[in-house]
Amino acid sequence: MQRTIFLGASGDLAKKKTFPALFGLFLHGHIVPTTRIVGYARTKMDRPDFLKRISQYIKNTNTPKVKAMLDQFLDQCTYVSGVYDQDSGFQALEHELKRIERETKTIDRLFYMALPPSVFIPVANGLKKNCYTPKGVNRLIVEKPFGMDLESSRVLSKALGALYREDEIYRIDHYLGKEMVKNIMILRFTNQIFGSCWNREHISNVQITFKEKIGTEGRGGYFDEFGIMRDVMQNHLFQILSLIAMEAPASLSAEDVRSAKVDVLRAIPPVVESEVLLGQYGKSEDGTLPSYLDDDTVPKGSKTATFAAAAFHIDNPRWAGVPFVLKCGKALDQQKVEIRIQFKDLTHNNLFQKDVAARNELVIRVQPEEAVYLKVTQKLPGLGMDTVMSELDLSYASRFTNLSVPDAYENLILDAVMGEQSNFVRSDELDEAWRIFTPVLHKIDRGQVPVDIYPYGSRGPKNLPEFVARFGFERHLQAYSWPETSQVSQTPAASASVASSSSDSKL
Ligand SMILES: NC(=O)C1=CN([C@@H]2O[C@H](COP(=O)(O)OP(=O)(O)OC[C@H]3O[C@@H](n4cnc5c(N)ncnc54)[C@H](OP(=O)(O)O)[C@@H]3O)[C@@H](O)[C@H]2O)C=CC1
Ligand SMILES: O=C1O[C@H](COP(=O)(O)O)[C@@H](O)[C@H](O)[C@H]1O
Repeated sequence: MQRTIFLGASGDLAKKKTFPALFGLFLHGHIVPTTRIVGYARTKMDRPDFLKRISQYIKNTNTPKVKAMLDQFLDQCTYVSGVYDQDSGFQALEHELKRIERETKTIDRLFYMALPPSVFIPVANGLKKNCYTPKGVNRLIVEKPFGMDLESSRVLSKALGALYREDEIYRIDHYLGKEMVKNIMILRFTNQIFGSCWNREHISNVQITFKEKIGTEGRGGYFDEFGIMRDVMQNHLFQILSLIAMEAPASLSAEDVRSAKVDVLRAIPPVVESEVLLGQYGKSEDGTLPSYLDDDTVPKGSKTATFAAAAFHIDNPRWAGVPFVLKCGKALDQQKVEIRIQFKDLTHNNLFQKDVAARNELVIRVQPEEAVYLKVTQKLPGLGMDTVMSELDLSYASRFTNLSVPDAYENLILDAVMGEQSNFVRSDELDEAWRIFTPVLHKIDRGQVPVDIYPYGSRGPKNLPEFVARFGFERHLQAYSWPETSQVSQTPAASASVASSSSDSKL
């Protein structure tokens, strides 16, 4: 693919994510010198202003070699200004593309719609009418949100489907480009030890958690219309759920992987209101951090949820009776995304009591500091038979030297360039996800689900511990400290369990 065209190139995503990702690909030799990148948006700016804007978030450019590479990369970028709903702008864009094609003798086109959803359809139309090349490959990357509910998502899918073939449409969910999310299939399907216990016989519950420390900070206008369930849970966390829960696909082809994901989604009934907990952040306890409603971009009196927890049930032989609890929130105490698979209690254990042999947990930490660790009970070193909870730990930073984890957008843009669709969302996948969420989202939109206020910087609504306990999640009774190594010498030797000061096993 030789040509990448960014629609919405003046925006936040373009400057913070997509252009830095493109430069990352260029730096590592994944973008060939004949590639040209064309930005398109309504904002009038000259080329130097555009280059300044798209390079401001590109980091680590202080060595002469990287600096020179950045100059070469920027040489390949140009900008066209035009509107989204009239042919004139797209004709100007086409003119620029033709000019480049004469110069580089290349024809394929990758369009990236980094735009608000209100203009997806007019832009897809304008591109098809004016900039679609009949001679080469055309691909269209569509950003989220793909609709507001089942009906609007179908309207969008139908409109796009009338213009582009499914193999030309790349619905991006950037979580599918994250290193640890890409690792899920490998962990599950290459390790006998996990494959054999990945089911209702052994697993009690699965928790998938997304926590951000910051609030909406000026993005409230966009966020308020959607709320956290649409912004994060229905897409990012649900993609993770699908990968954790699906059966092994017949092959690694895009169609087989996505079909396996659709199959598991089909077995999930719609989420019910009584299994949803919502919250909105208020001021921090000390009054220094603002509430959601203090954000000027948020409509006065908004009831939009900035925190949501919900339980999902998968009615199939592998997962019947195992709740999947998804939790996501802004303005919380920590920044982290993790998957926590909690195994069942030991059965028929006449040797050790439950409080000395706590449940195993497999934790896949997506961010920050990628890690996979398995919490296990072992003997506390010393005289006696005391136990301690410890972990079999694969922290990427300590295991891999010169660790360089590519950004999610680097992974996905490269996939789109290569025509690899496995990590993009297929329309039937989207349809199933909306089917599961839409009834409760409509109740939430009508104000029929209560929203608790939680303090900025806290762990979320006060009922959260009770909520997760309802679905079988158990806090470890034994002490556990992460990431510090266990301080064996500080543990009371006579006690079977170390005094509780856990920071890891919290909700
Ligand atoms: N920012 C982020 O971190 C993330 C964003 N996304 C998704 O990516 C897409 C783009 O996001 P982002 O860059 O933040 O969005 P922006 O609000 O920055 O919008 C991108 C560009 O679209 C144009 N635009 C803005 N509002 C309108 C409007 N009402 N009508 C027509 N054009 C408009 C503006 O360009 P101009 O006026 O110059 O034409 C703007 O620079 C969205 O779909 C978003 O959901 C997904 C994940 C993360
Ligand atoms: O899509 C979105 O994701 C970001 C979180 O992405 P991450 O890669 O930083 O984890 C979230 O902040 C934003 O609200 C949402 O629209």
